[in-house]
Formats: sequence, structure tokens, C-alpha cells
Amino acid sequence: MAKYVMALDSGTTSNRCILFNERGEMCSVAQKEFTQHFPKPGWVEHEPGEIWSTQLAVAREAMTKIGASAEDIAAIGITNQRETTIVWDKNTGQPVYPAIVWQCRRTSEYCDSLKEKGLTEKFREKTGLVIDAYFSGTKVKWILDHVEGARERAEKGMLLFGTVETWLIWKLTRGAVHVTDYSNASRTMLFNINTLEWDEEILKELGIPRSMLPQARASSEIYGETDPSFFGGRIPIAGAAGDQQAALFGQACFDQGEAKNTYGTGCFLLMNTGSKPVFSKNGLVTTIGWGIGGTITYALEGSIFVAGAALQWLRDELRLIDSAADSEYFAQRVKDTNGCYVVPAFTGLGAPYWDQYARGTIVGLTRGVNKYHIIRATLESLAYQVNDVLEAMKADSGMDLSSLKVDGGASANDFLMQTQADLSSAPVNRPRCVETTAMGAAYLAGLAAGYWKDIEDVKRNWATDKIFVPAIDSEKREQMLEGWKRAVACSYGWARKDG
Ligand SMILES: Nc1ncnc2c1ncn2[C@@H]1O[C@H](COP(=O)(O)OP(=O)(O)O)[C@@H](O)[C@H]1O
Ligand SMILES: O=P(O)(O)OC[C@H](O)CO
Repeated sequence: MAKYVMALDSGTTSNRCILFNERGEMCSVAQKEFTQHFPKPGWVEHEPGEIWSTQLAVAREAMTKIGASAEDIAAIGITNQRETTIVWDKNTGQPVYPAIVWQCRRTSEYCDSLKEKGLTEKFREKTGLVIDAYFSGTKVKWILDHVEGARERAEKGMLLFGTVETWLIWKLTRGAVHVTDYSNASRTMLFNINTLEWDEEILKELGIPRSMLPQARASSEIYGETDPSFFGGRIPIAGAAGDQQAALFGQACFDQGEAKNTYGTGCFLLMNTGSKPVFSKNGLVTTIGWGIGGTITYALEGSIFVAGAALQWLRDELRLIDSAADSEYFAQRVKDTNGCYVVPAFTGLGAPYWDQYARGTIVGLTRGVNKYHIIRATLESLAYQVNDVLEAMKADSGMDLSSLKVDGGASANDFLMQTQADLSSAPVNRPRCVETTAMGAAYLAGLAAGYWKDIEDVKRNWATDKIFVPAIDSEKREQMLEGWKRAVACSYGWARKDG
């Protein structure tokens, strides 16, 4: 019997491969960063070829590290940065343009024009999303409009579109399989989450030919097998999900009302809402969590664009810290932020504000504010943003969260986790394995391949590392939150051309 399930976790800044055993333990890990391209202010691109080559390299490296062969791998599950858009030639496999990354704001004005046409409600009802440059649809349109000859070739059926999992599956099968899963499809703004079909009316509005789109499939099923040239044998590719949905799965949030927050480059808070979509009145989006065995599980999501990336900004641009982890120590050199707030709206504000033109700001500066206050305020900004989303989620779902499960790189920061518990007045529960995204992908694939029997196996493998309980009084909390609201208001609309 095969010993492992392989998770390919293709994130925004790096590709990872983790081999899990039956108990959900990580037996081998390999990771490689890839290049971020910022060709213009607000634009973000990746090279699709580099996404593929680094992903393949880490998969081979993880196998080599423990001497695993293709026969040792029961299945591959793929999880990925979502919305990032790749268009390539069906015959040559050559991308026609770099991958336009989820953070890229280049289609903001076109999104405004859709809103001005009064299409907001229609898009929400069909796709569950707000109209925003974040999602893939307008990025595909941009490529077709701006790359010479692309629209003509797309109309002739010569071009294919995919998000990152689609691209990787296509590459791993040497062009034999062009699929996406429902969770990733639900992030394109082209997919009807009620009918589970690409939406003809939206495709027409955006001028996107149907023939470019992948087949939308369940998140846990065998899509195809890897070409033997890659790993020395065929391995079934048996699961795929967007990274945030995979984390919800990996955190074993299987019951309605269970939620997790991932603190990575951005922050993504998702709550399982069961088998019916819940439409938000408070700035959240409705998304597909996963589709398994003919059943769809929906989720409410609050997407925060800049979280851990703000720590990278402190490290790389301001050079106030040497590593993101140092922020924990420095933040505690002072007892508070001395009245200072950092709003890291570097690429606009996502949930619950959705202001494409907001930009980052630091407010409350006085002569006494030092670097430790700024570091602390930056870390606190992650917790404030998550709290804003939590409040919206409580209002939409009518449920009070008994605890919040957390994961992602920045969840290792105890100061941040304690601040979250304090600001949100709720216990924060950090699991022993915070690689829940990769774990979720592994489970989705392992369940389809019969490596695990059912979700009870997943639940059994989940264990708490530490619970952070609220430790400040409500007066202090209210005072901190009030200042944050005023700081956020200062960042609104800054990049709008008309001021
Ligand atoms: N100890 C820490 N404290 C605060 N932020 C951290 C810490 N460790 C990592 N980070 C931040 O978390 C992010 C990396 O987390 P990860 O889950 O790997 O992100 P992604 O999957 O989005 O690439 C980086 O933006 C980094 O700045
Ligand atoms: O790569 P991550 O972990 O920052 O996740 C990115 C999200 O999927 C974007 O929607």
C-alpha cells in the first residue's frame, strides 16, 4: 500500500510540497520561492513557467528527501493561490501573457464601469462575489483586450484559461486534462454558484469565449494521472481546492458555523455555511467551500489583501525588522502603540470595506512614536482587520463564534494571536499542524483515492496546540476599536484619480 499523499501548495510567494502519512503527519517538506513582478504601481504578475518549474522541483525534492517513488504516493492533491489568471496556447502550451495575480488592481476602472451599469446585484446573485479587480474574470478580459491577436485566437478555440491549479494539472498531465474544481471556479466571477455552470450572461458581458474555460469538477475526485516522465510513474491527481477552502477543510470545519482564519500574505476568514449559499449584507463574499460526492458545501468569506505582507514591508522597505518573526519581540518592547495606527491598505481594502482606491496610511503620529510603536501597530492591524471581518460574519450568519481556528505563517506569532483574542473577545485556537492548507488538499485527494476512509479520519488527526483567551476589559477594547475605525476612514479613496 502507498505510504503517502502528496500535497502541492502553490501559494502567492512560494511553492511547497508536503508528503503526509495516514495520521496526517508531515513526512517530507520542500519549498521554493518564486519571483514577484510589479511592472507598474498596483500591478502584480508571476511567470507561469516559473510557477510550474518550482512546483515540479519541490515535488521531486520532497520525494527524494525520504526516498519515495511514484508507487509510494497514493494521490496528489493541489491547492493554490486563487483568482490568479493564466491564459495559454492550447497547442504550444505557451502562456500568452504573465499570470495576473489576485492582488493586481489593473482592472479596477473596468470594474467601476460594471458597477455603474447597475450589475452589482446580478453578479452577487449569480457568483456570490462583489465586483472587484481581485477576481479572475476581468483579468481574462484584460488579456484578451491587450495581448495582440489574443481575442481572435481565443474565439477560434486556440487559447485556454485557468487558475493556478488548472495550469498545474494541465502541465502534470502534459495537456491531457483541462479542469478546475468548484471552489476555484467560484473565485473567477464567471461561475454561477447556484447552477454550478459557467454563466453565459456574464461571459457575454465580459466578452470571454466559453471554449477557453476548464471543465468544473468536484474538489475530491480523480481528474487524471501525472505523465510518467515527471515522477518515474503515474500518480493519480485526485483533489484540488483553492488554498483558503482547503484550509477550511484541513481545519476540519465540517459543521455549519465553524470558521478558520489564515494569516498568510493576506488574511482569509471562512465560515462553513452548509449546503445552501448565504448571501452577505455586510461586505463578505459567498463562495464554494468544496464539492464532494455530489454535495456542495458553501462558505462565507472575508478576504483581507494585506496581512503578513505588511510585516514584509516592515522588513524589506522600512527595514525596521530583520525577519517577520522579530516583530513579536519588538512589539512587546512597548506597552501600546502610543496612539498610532497603521492601515496597510497597499492594494486597496478588501472585506468588509471593498475600496479599490484605498491606500495605506499611518495616523496618530506624535513626536514620541518610535519604531517599536510602528511595529506593534502594524502587527495589530492584522488583528483589527480580522476583527472587522468577524463582526461582519457574526451579523450575516446570526451566529456568535465560540472560537476561531487559526493557521498560516503569521499564526506562529503569540502576540498577534493574543491581540486577536483580546480584540475579538473570543478564544483563538491554534492547531498543532498549521500547514492546514496543504493538509486540506491532501485529505481531499486521499479521500478520493481511498487512502482515508471518511472525514472522521480528518477530525481524528486534528489537535490543538494552544488556545489564547481574551484578557482585556471591554472598555479598553472599545477604545482601541474606535481608533481603528477612524484610521481606516483616513485611507479611503486615496488613489482615486478625481481625488
Ligand atoms: N512570526 C511571524 N509573525 C508575523 N508574521 C509572520 C511570522 N511568520 C511569518 N509571517 C508572515 O506570514 C507570511 C507567510 O505566511 P504563509 O502562510 O507562508 O503565506 P503565503 O501562503 O501567503 O505565502 C509572510 O507574509 C510573513 O511576513
Ligand atoms: O497565497 P495565499 O496563501 O496568500 O492565498 C491567496 C489567496 O488564495 C487569494 O485569494
